[in-house]
Amino acid sequence: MERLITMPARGRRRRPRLGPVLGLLGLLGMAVCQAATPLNGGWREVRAGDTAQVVLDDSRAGLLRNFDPSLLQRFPLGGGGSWVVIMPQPPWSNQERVLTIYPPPLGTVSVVTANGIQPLALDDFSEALHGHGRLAWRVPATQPASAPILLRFEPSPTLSGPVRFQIESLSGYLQHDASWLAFASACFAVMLAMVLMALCFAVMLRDVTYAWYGGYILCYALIQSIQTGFIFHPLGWDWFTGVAAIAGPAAVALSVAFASLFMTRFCELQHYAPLLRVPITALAVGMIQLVLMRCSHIALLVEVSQILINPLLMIGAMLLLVAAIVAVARGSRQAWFFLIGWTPLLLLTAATSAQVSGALPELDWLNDASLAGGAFEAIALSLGLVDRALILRHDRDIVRVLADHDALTSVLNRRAWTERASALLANGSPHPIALLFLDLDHFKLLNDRQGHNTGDRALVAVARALAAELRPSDLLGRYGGEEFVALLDGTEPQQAMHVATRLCRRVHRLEIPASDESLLLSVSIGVAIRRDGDDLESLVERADQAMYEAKLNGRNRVCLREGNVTSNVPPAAHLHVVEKRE
Ligand SMILES: Nc1nc2c(ncn2[C@@H]2O[C@H](COP(=O)(O)OP(=O)(O)OP(=O)(O)O)[C@@H](O)[C@H]2O)c(=O)[nH]1
Repeated sequence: MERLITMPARGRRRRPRLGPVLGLLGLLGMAVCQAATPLNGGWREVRAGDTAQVVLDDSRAGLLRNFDPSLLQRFPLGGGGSWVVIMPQPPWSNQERVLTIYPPPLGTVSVVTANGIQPLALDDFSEALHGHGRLAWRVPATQPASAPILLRFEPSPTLSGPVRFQIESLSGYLQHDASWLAFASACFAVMLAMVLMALCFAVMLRDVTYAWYGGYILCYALIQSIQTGFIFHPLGWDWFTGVAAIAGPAAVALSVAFASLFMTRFCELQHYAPLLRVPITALAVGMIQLVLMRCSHIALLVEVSQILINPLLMIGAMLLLVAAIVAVARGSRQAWFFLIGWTPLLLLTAATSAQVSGALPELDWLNDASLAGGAFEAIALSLGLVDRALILRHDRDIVRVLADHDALTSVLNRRAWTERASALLANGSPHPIALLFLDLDHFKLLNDRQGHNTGDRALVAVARALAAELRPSDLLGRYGGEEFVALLDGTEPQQAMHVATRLCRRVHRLEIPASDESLLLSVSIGVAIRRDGDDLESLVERADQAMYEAKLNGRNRVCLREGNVTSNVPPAAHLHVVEKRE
């Protein structure tokens, strides 16, 4: 964005205005190039016995310090404050004009005219025209366009920031004002939306990380709303007038405290930078204490808090930056999000601090950029929180899989199988359900002869074979050492015997490589069909008894237990009989 600004002695020139560039600044695209009156300026500190006439005479006599009103300039507010004379330069226009002071100073600026003194302040709620994000004074139509404007920056205990001046046509001013309002409203809307979302998450997920984040962004939004005057115009919170002097510094201190607490948890400093966790927590506690001291109304404590707050702020901001860099270097994914959100704000804070000492007078967009930076950081950290939630969900899914599955064979473990099988039986539908209880034959012998590793490989191979042979809907689990169970929903006894026979054959066909030979395995399977009044325990018990019958009758076979009678299937004589071990 470029704006036509006329420089005093050098005539008009176009000065590039980057504008508040990040993210939401597209809204400012509405601002169009506007012609502003070229200005010259002079200033000096207020002296005892000064009158408006004396200052204007000094100005005409060249006794004031000259400055360029289109660049940022700081005026001392100690003692009696400062006089500033703004001198419009030709070409003069008789249009309706507005003088603006940007960024708005936190104290009062009085406009001294022949008709009296008009104070301009962010928290002024009089009928006069109010600028948004700037102080504005409508130049009376009776005042000649070439007449100098005399301003007095009233004394104030707050640190004065640098300001620039502009005189533009009423229509141009209104256009800029509307653009700024749209831009600022969007930034605040983003920040407050993120705060609301975070607070909801904090309550619903009972995760205090979201609360610290919400507190931090809320404090930052409050700081910006006080500094830009948004809280007074357009919000119109006149009750805040008396509170702002305390609420502002308190919000600054609390924002650092919340940011510290948030980043400690968000970047998992306990894990990635445990040594830095202690000073950062101490910083958070110290900042909260400063707020309490500031609010105590005890002169000494208030003074000490005022002395300490700025150094602590700078130390704290750097500490958080260092901690985030360390966490990034040690592999914290979240610390990246913190760095991306925090660094621009830190740079902006450093640059605006430098402006207080006279540096970077051309960068008049830094204040708006700080507002946009807040919205940008809120979005960056929200994305980080979403990313963190995804990682936690992924970890939880892994833990659930690990908790439900047998570590060796990867089929359901006994607890998870029992839970799911009980749920299946409890749903009460009348269709038949078959339970297969499988026990590998002579497994102890295999272990003893070939070693446990071979035994383990055999168990894995058997589990895979069983899973491949069963339907995905069948519930397969490892019940004990070399025991497996399978619950077959909607399976008649005849079908269950067919499936069990297939499983028997499949296991017997498996070849397990051992040290000196290929092992052949076999399995004995007991089958039980769900009856009225059965629960999982009784069903398992019958299937287990049937499996023992199969063992007793020579192993490597299937037995069906119905009532108290077991259908023992003799080898080679029946369809259900599996081939015998060679
Ligand atoms: N390799 C290995 N062996 C296991 C595991 N869990 C249990 N076992 C072994 O499985 C064997 C089971 O032996 P038994 O209960 O006597 O049964 P068996 O030798 O198969 O004899 P029958 O069941 O009567 O045919 C024991 O030696 C256990 O140590 C395991 O995870 N890995």
